[in-house]
Amino acid sequence: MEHLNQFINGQWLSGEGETFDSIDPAKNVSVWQGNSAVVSQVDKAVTAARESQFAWYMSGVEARLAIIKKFAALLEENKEALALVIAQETGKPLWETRTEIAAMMGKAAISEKAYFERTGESSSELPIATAVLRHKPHGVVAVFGPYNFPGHLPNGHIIPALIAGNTVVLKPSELTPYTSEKVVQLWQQAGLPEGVLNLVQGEVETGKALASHPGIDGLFFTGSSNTGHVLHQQFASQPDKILALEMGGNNPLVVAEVDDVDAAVHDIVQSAFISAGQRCTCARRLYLPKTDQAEQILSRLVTVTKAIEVGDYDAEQQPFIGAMISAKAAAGMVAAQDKLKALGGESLVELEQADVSKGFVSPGIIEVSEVGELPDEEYFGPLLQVVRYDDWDSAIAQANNTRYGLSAGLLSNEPAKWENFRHRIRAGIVNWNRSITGASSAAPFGGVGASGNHRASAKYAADYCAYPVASMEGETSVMPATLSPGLHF
Ligand SMILES: NC(=O)C1=CN([C@@H]2O[C@H](COP(=O)(O)OP(=O)(O)OC[C@H]3O[C@@H](n4cnc5c(N)ncnc54)[C@H](O)[C@@H]3O)[C@@H](O)[C@H]2O)C=CC1
Ligand SMILES: O=C(O)CCC(=O)N[C@@H](CCC(=O)O)C(=O)O
Repeated sequence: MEHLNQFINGQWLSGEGETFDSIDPAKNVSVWQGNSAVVSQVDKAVTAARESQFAWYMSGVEARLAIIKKFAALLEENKEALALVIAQETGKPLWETRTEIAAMMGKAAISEKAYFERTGESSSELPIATAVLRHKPHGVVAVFGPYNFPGHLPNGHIIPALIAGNTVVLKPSELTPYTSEKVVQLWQQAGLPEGVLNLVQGEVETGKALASHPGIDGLFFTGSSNTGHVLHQQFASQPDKILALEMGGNNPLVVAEVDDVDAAVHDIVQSAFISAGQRCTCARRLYLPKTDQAEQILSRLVTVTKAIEVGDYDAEQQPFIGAMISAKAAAGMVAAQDKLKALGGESLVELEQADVSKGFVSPGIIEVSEVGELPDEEYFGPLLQVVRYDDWDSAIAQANNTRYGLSAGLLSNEPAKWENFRHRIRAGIVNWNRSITGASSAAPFGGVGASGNHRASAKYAADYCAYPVASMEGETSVMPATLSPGLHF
């Protein structure tokens, strides 16, 4: 049966391009099948977004917020069903996909507050006029989402964009089309006017058609650094368009002397292995001093990692981690481990993919202190690289030795070390004695270097969703008391 998987101008349509499937990586079955949107369908979506934009903006922020609140209420009503869809598509355990829905619901109130705080209206009286600052939406924006949080991360662009008065064309990851379809159905139910949010599903060609469409005013992207760099080049000669890039990281976690070994190990595990290592903020590199306590930390870390439960998203006794997004991604992590071993790495806990038809891997730890040139790659899975350091300065230098700059952390009981660390480390999320995953939506979220283009998201998404308009106002024209030289009235 034809699957109506594109949502264009308030109508559900089937794609006219190639067929693609969403595969449940835990059970190796297809949970969704549809066709990609072709160029002409992407064009219709952008046109619909353009035609509805001014009326959406002019409806006023209170009317827009009413629909957004209705959407949040519908998420609450449908949270179990949606949590299951995300689990089926991504392999993430249900306990975790429920937290993803909670983050989506929380986004509405956080973005409302941020809209008024960051892009509200203000005025001041000057001798010659009233100076007023207001903000206006860019117009039509394209939103691109990754597969690891198929609900929460596109939502983190869509809600602030809609509040500001933009209209949206969403292109989700081709690995997670089912989630977006369900989410957009809720938007429709919430009463969003036709054309305000359009969904174009498909593989890379659909993405290219949308990103290169001359009718968009901006593009908000969360995904890999490679794709983000391609988009940045594509936008290089278009200064009139706003581009917000949230990309990956090769994130360091530095350990010094700590008070509680188990608490530190817990922070390391949460940082490295949550979501099967598929968070952009996950710790990829762990720096340990050459001390007796660090040996204890590593030994506990190895023991706890070996005991991590990996299993089905719907298992009655929930595992800590489920399958990775695909069998291919899991095999990619085995290949990454092999590469590090070939460079001189020594496996402390082997990352293993027992069944090559599924996305499950056991988390791994590899000591890479003897590797001369550690690849500056984001291995997007549960593989933690361990490096021993001789002194503090070399720990900081090695931690900073990356082109990325998304997240970084310090585990240490010395406030002076934290002061030093936070000044010297180069990243957008820098934590002390806390896991480096699980960033708050109420704070800005973004990285430097190859991790972003200085358009932080979460709270600061409000900033890239609107542009400032400064006005000097007076109710009538007035003759100045003193004329400029050379003027005669
Ligand atoms: N900094 C952040 O906020 C976050 C970053 N990420 C990063 O996302 C990555 C994982 O997500 P993926 O889905 O693999 O990212 P991806 O870059 O492969 O895909 C993201 C989106 O871009 C589209 N796309 C791919 N190539 C394109 C092209 N040439 N033109 C236009 N569109 C194109 C895809 O279809 C998808 O919709 C990781 O690198 C992770 O670190 C994930 C979550 C948060
Ligand atoms: O955008 C927000 O609302 C906050 C950012 C956020 O949720 N970050 C999460 C997941 C992002 C990722 O790694 O894919 C986190 O920091 O764990």
